Amino acid sequence: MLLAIDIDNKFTKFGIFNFDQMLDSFSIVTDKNRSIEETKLTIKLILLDKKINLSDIDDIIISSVVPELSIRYEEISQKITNKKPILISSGVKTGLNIKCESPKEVGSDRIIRAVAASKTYDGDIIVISASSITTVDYINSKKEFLGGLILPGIDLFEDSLHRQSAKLPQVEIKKSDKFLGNNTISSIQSGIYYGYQNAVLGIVNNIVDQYELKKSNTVILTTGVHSDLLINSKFDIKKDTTLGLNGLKYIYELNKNNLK
Ligand SMILES: Nc1ncnc2c1ncn2[C@@H]1O[C@H](COP(=O)(O)OP(=O)(O)O)[C@@H](O)[C@H]1O
Ligand SMILES: CC(C)(COP(=O)(O)O)[C@@H](O)C(=O)NCCC(=O)O
Repeated sequence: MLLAIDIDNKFTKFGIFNFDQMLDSFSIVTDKNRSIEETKLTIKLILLDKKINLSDIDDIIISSVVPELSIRYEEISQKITNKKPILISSGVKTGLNIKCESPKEVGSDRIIRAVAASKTYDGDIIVISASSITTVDYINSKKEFLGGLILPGIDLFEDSLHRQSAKLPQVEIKKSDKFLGNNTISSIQSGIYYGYQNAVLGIVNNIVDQYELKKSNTVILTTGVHSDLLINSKFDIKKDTTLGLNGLKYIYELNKNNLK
């Protein structure tokens, strides 16, 4: 079996694949303070709960945007499979042409999502990751990753208001029914919800306009905890929470023969 690990800033996602099928997935909070043994035990216990033994794992592939954790997870992988894992880095084949000034600088989480998206869909693709840090990337019909935008997620909007003011409380992030708030809490909730949604959908709109994308030939995908806040009648946005893990699976297929 293959264990795919997607280490992002807030959550680390795991997917267990048996050939092409994802058998199960789970996530843990990304925590730089956890030791190697603790992390390995956590993975072992969660897998056992899913009736999977660590010894069933033959190969591991990792994407990490947290450099301190890459080394630790490489070590954990070596302990589990007795071989080096595939770590998404510049020498790894992705099947995607990354048209950026310095391709190795692009977050591997953005790459794996783009790989899954372009493997699943033809035409022009916009991939949104609606996490604490939000990214919007554009992949054209020639499978070229043309770059994207990085902006604060809705929880950073919310947190910055609270931190930078004396009187603004922390609020629950949720869809607002009313546009104009009539008290402090509902005003903040409306501000961050409509502000975030308009920012992201505005960016999508700008990409569509600038690259003259046709609706019939364009797929817009979203992943990440805040995806539901973006579902709106203006665009047909498809939610796909498995993009990152599936991207890792595709990249594994392209690179598995190079495993030592
Ligand atoms: N409290 C939690 N503990 C563990 N996993 C969570 C929790 N909340 C959400 N997740 C998982 O994390 C995924 C979302 O992560 P994402 O928004 O991509 O985060 P990141 O900021 O790390 O990119 C969710 O789809 C869910 O599976
Ligand atoms: C933009 C990101 C912080 C998003 O991280 P995430 O929210 O998925 O944890 C990550 O992709 C990253 O560290 N990128 C490096 C810079 C770049 O992509 O150009």
